[in-house]
Amino acid sequence: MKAFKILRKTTLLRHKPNPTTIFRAFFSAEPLTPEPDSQPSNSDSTFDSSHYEIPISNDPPKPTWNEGVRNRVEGLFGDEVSSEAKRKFKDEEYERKRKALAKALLEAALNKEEEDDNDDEETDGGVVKEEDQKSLSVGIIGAPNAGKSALTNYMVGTKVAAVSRKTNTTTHEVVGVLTKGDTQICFFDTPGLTLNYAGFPYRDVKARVESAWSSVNLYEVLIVIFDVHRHITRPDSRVTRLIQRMGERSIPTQKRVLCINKIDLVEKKKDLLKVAEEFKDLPGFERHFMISGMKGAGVKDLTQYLMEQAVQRPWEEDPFTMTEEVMKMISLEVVRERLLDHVHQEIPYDIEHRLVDWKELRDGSIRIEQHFVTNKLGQRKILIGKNGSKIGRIGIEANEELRTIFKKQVHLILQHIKCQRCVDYTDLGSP
Ligand SMILES: Nc1nc2c(ncn2[C@@H]2O[C@H](COP(=O)(O)OP(=O)(O)OP(=O)(O)O)[C@@H](O)[C@H]2O)c(=O)[nH]1
Repeated sequence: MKAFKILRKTTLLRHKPNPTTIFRAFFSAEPLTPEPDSQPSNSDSTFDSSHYEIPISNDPPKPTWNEGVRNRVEGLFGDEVSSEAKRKFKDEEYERKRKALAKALLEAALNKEEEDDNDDEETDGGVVKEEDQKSLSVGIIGAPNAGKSALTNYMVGTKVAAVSRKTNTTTHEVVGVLTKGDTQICFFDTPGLTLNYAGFPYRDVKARVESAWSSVNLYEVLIVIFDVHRHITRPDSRVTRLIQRMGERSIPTQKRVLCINKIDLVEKKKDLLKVAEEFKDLPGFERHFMISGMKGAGVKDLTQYLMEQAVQRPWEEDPFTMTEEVMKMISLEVVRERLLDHVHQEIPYDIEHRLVDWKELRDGSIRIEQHFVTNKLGQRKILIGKNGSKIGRIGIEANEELRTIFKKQVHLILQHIKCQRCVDYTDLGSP
């Protein structure tokens, strides 16, 4: 308990968080008033969702990939699309956008089914007496890209950490809170961990790895997760050593489980059995779970197991409520996730990302304005894309996802802002 309290102090995300702290920690930025050099809203460097007729539907996404959902995708690019949208997203761009949205809607639809199952168990926090409350602290540990954030996101049900195709995107510990019935589980997502410090030239990475190791034993349950597809196709001896080290001996104060992740990527199921066989004799692991943290396969069993481990103890966090500050944070997370998805170079790490305006409008919709500040002309070009196609793509996908999460109409504006002091821009006199 004491250890858990110490641990909490090191985490960033809490209930009723101070927005300034969160935004600084996540994006080195805080809400600002728009800068005087802002681009006009009709420029290529701006995405404004009001330029696109994204159909409004009050119906929740359907539980399967059925005709209704397909119609929504079709509607987005059908006859009702404005001429500007058509111009921007024609040809190849149009096709890719259609597919990306279809995938997003499919995932939203599938996720909904899982949520529906659990609706009756969710709590508003006011009904469970303190003496009846149960709690559990869970750490998730694994190599970079193993899928720690995706699993945390799936279990907690909101965006708590940016998930991307890059490694080491989790630069801090993030807590996600899952409260169901009388039980609350707090998740701690450790940074990418390696057994070998060699190859990490930067001090901060080394410090991060050391901090991850030192916190490992503080959790009541430790999830050791690895990418089974990678293990089958390109095994990494460091990952094998991590699993073996964690499974060598059981410790009385902590239960450890092995999560064989990304099973959706493995075509031959007998390959999965071979991997399970490989690690089956490690005494430190109480259970093995085959999961897809992203798609959700096996996650229900894992969640059930965790619920059963909870101990009688008052909750540490208020149950999750969608406060405005949480919504603001989610809006930044969702846009950042899309940025990382679509800009595959090192660029996203150099781009400053700010929430500059948030308004709940009279019609119940939310207007969200965010700015990207780039240092170099090259970064600007990549971020914006041809005729604004890239920033538009990021914007449309983020807008759609935010609307699904908030269950409200969202008017998202993404704008590129040039860095005032940057030599690259000054020399070329570029916008
Ligand atoms: N197909 C598939 N992809 C997954 C799954 N879980 C995670 N991914 C993908 O794997 C990549 C890495 O996932 P993350 O959750 O960011 O991994 P992480 O372990 O938190 O990574 P670091 O932050 O670098 O430590 C992302 O592109 C995810 O979409 C899964 O179950 N199936």
